[in-house]
Amino acid sequence: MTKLSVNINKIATIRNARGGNTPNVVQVAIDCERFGAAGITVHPRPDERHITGKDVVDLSKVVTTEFNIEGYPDQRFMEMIESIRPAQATLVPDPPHVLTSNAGWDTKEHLEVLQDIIRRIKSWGVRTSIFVDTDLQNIEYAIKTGTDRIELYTGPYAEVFPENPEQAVEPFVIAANRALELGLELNAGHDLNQENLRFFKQHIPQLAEVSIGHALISDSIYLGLENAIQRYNYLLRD
Ligand SMILES: CC(=O)[C@@H](O)[C@H](O)COP(=O)(O)O
Ligand SMILES: NCC(=O)COP(=O)(O)O
Repeated sequence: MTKLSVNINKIATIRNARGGNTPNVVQVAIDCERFGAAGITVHPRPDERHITGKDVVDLSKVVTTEFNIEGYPDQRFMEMIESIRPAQATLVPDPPHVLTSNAGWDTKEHLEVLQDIIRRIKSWGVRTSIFVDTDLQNIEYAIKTGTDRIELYTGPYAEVFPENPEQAVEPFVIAANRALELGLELNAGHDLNQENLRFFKQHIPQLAEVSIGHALISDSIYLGLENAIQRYNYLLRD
């Protein structure tokens, strides 16, 4: 079964737009779980454009499914992970002011740094995942980092899918099969949506987790949050 982890960054984006506490990020997380989310994902960026450090602390007290914290493993992030000890930490090579995540790790170039960071995070009892693209060298070196999982960066898949679904998914199937051969567990995320998710799941049925935020929260404007989560869970059915 593939777990749906709802990324609630964009709930915090709306809240921050007016400076109050509406929508209430903590209550939305509680409701997402009640509606069927198997996890809550946040990406507390250094500029706090959406999820803040306080949100992370507040959410850690209420999330009862799997709490997944994403981010670049700088000192701030590592102190957060050590303090909160979420179910999973997902390492993303984002520069501080990037508009959104747009690349995976060069796991060969950053092997030693990732090995040390992953060793520390795992010593805190936290599962690790690292954000990677489908380049097979990155997959091969990912296992050398000691990470539990990789998260396939699906932005390129979403970009090509509308024109050519088979062409879009092919590199991901190859990369996923290699990762599984190496003993890595598979997550996936970025720009997955109602149109492209089922095809991806059908071609990579061994996915442990997908984290979806932007499209799901946008869909909830029309569908409602409960219907949106139920729709995405239906698309992930085995
Ligand atoms: C790592 C990734 O692809 C997303 O989880 C990321 O959290 C999106 O960040 P924004 O919500 O800031 O676009
Ligand atoms: N790791 C991907 C994620 O958490 C959500 O990405 P998106 O659905 O907001 O593009």
